[in-house]
Amino acid sequence: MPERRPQRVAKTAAKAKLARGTPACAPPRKNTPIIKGEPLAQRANGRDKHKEVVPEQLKLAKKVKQEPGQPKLAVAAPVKAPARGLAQRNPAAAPQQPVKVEKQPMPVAEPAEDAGEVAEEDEENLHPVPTKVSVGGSPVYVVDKRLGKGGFGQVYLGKRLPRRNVPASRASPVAIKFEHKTSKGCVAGGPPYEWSVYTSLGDVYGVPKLMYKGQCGDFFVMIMDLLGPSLWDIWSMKGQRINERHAACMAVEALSILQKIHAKGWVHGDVKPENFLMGPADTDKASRLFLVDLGLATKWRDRNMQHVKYEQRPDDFRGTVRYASAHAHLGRVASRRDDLESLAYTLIFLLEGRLPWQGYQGENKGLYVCKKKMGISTEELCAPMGQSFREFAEAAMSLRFEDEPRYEAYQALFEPLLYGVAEKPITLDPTLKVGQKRGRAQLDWDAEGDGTARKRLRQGMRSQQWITVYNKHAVMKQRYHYNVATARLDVHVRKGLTDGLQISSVACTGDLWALIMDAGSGLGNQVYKLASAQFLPKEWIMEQWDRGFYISSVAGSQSGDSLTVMSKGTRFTQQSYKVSDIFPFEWIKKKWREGFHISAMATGGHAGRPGSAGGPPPAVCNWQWAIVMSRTTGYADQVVELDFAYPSEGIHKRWDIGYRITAAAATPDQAAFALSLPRRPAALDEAQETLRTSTFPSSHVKEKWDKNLYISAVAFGRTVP
Ligand SMILES: Nc1ncnc2c1ncn2[C@@H]1O[C@H](COP(=O)(O)OP(=O)(O)OP(=O)(O)O)[C@@H](O)[C@H]1O
Repeated sequence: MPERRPQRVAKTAAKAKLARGTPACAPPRKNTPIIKGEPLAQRANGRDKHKEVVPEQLKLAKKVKQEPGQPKLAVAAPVKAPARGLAQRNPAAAPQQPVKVEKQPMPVAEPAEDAGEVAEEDEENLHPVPTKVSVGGSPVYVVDKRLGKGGFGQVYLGKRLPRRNVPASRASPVAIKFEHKTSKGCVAGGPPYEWSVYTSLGDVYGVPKLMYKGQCGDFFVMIMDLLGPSLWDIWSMKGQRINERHAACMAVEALSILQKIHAKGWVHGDVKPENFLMGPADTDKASRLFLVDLGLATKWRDRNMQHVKYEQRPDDFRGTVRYASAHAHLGRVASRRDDLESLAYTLIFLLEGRLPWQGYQGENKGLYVCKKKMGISTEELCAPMGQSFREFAEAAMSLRFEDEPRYEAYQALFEPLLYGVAEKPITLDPTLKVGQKRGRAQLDWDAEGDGTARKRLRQGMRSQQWITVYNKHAVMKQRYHYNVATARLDVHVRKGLTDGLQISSVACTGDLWALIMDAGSGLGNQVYKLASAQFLPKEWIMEQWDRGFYISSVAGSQSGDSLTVMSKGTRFTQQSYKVSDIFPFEWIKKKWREGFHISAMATGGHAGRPGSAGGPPPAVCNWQWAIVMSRTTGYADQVVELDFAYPSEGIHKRWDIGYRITAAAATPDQAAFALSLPRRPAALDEAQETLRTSTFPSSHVKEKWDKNLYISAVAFGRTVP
């Protein structure tokens, strides 16, 4: 079912112009790959499907035969309207390049795969810390044994230097965190970023108090409340598992602490068992819980008390791989939901002793971990655990970017485990009523503000569907063909060209092609190449660049063949492309800086690799991405939405501020969309819609045509059912 209506509909002068001025030139034969095909009349018996729109008022042509087997519409979601992508030469069929982790301008946690363990080789690289310190007006502390070490700093026990009238035993010991000026946490050799977070936060319940800070030699030093063992230590001591009651206490108290940190406008950003510390042993705080390490904290609310803006930089990961939220893996700006998702993983780890994505290695580890996190349902993830933990995990993972978590409702989920327990292993926030008999609370954790049921976002189900994008356009002729075997593609193309149509989009499912041709692309002569086991045909593309053609659309098959369409009459003045095993965001950013924008995208299987046709099910890296970027596309700005689940929340956020989908591609695991902001503000009024359908949306296309919405992009791949 269905589609949502276009939000805005407006014709623009530019679109009208495109619709009028469509040349109908066939591609030069000698550059057109020779493909033997049947005459058009035979198509009815073939398995390829096609359809064209013939606006009544234009009376351009008759409808081509409609094939049987109407599509089943699985889902439909709306979006807005783009402009067209175009560009020049400079092929860069560069080798595969992994997405890198960027560390600027904030520090990035070096994800310790096995938390709580200090790598031996790191030890010798540690700078020796001073034996005594006094900073920021503090007394002199003797630096005693090391309490812990993280990716940024080392924490030591500090004992007050004995004074004449005060025995050392009477002075409370402290924790001293040393961060060398060359540490990743120090911004350009200056004080650690964490200092600014502590200053902004002030005193917060459950966060150790920072007493003094200052510089001592090459070290930045923080003197703070001394705390006790971490939850990781406790988990380790208890045979690598803690019981549900203990975990429930921890959950309730952690939620209290996070609520208070969030209330100050901050997201912690690195919630994990090693960062939850108990109070110091043998003190009245021994059973209290604290959250340390603010080095990755970020603001979710700005100075004007507005939520920070949504943003995705797919290669910008911050956090610890094992516990990071899926959104953090995808490079989305952190918000409160991310701390809660990490808390859910922390609880599952403490209860179960491991998380399903532990053990992944290699340069694409983050990608695999994220894929696993997105692909597993909360039922499966929390199968051996009580309902409280599953419900909490589900609530945390269903939160949207700006949602305010319902901390109390989540805490109430754990009530059944805490009711009647006199001696709790963790002292709970005295302002809370959890664990006191008040019955199962009226939980609204799974309801929207208006009381309707909240949509579950991680259902562990995945599917592959057609993703079609429709743009508003002046009435024009459009034709589509799908399930086209390679041998028959040429027939359709030639016929279309003869009828004055140009190829505007191509796609592939399995090894069958989809072809969209219309009279509104504004393109001139076209050539295309079907390259067997080549993704993309570099030499041919370079030849065409020399002849003044630019890539206008591209598609790849599961077995590694590619279909590249190059056109004259584009607006492009320069063009470049890259083929990569993973989404090449690093390269895209570089090209953005050079003034290029994505003008076409495709995915294709690796010829001959497992996962190609006939092989085992494809994994992330058995697919390749081809990204084409061009100069002078007419876009003022461009962003990318990459997700393991489509529809992605980010598309709607971008759409709301004027971006429109201008290119789409998908593998069985991921869907990527380029969203562009047209240079001409008038274009913002153009409507755009998207559809997800399990079969090619033949009947829906006709409905769209009736509303003057025409296919502008098509892809087949990862969606959620
Ligand atoms: N106030 C404290 N009292 C006692 N031990 C502490 C205290 N603060 C930190 N520690 C110990 O030192 C370890 C490292 O501290 P912290 O996490 O602040 O360092 P980091 O370098 O920022 O770590 P990460 O790599 O996790 O970002 C903690 O895991 C904990 O074991």
